[in-house]
Amino acid sequence: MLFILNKTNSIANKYLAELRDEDTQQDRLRFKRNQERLGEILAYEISKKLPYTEVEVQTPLGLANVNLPTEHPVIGTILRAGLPFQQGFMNFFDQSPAAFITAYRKVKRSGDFVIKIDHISTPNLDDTTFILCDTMLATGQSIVEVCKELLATYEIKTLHIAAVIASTEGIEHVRAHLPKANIWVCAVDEEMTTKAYIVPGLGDAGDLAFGEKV
Ligand SMILES: O=P(O)(O)OC[C@H]1O[C@H](OP(=O)(O)OP(=O)(O)O)[C@H](O)[C@@H]1O
Ligand SMILES: O=c1cc[nH]c(=O)[nH]1
Repeated sequence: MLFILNKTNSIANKYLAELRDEDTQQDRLRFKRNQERLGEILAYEISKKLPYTEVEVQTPLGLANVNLPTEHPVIGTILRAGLPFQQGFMNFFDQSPAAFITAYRKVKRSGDFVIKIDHISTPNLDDTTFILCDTMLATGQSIVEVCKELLATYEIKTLHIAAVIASTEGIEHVRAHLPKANIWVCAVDEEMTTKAYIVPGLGDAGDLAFGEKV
């Protein structure tokens, strides 16, 4: 399934507009906080798909029946751009374990690139609901390579992929290689530059949040 947040008008459009705006995005605090807010909103949407069970809660005046999720999804991200977005998920799934993956684009002489995974730090993902969140889903190669690596080791029960901005091509790439994954994005853009940056996108998410890499 593919869920696109901005298909429905909501206050989330404002956070997304500020992320894209070349002036507003210079405020690093707001840039990170807006990603966090969108992470919170997508976490809320994904929470509707978790399994629930009815429990009784003792209030000072009696018993209340509430449906509670029966599990804490594991929240993973790819360093470093995805960190603020992941924080949003962690704010809502406040008891969830987290996974961190270091991956980068290794550019070849031809200009093409391959994804190199340096390090994976994760709890056991067997029989879990795993949410992999990354701010940008451009070619989709980072997400696909990371998921392939994790799926080779763990029997993940349910896989969710979440991004702030995705390209049409990136979504197709994820669908082709991870057909069972549920995809949750805030917006989909049609184009990419020759260096695989999303257009109009928002620019370089990692640099805007954390500063230019040397
Ligand atoms: O879909 P893809 O084409 O694989 O590209 C997406 C990747 O690009 C961004 O990271 P970036 O390369 O900007 O690195 P950074 O997080 O270290 O800044 C983003 O956070 C993804 O990890
Ligand atoms: O548009 C893009 C693509 C990859 N990484 C980014 O930060 N932005």
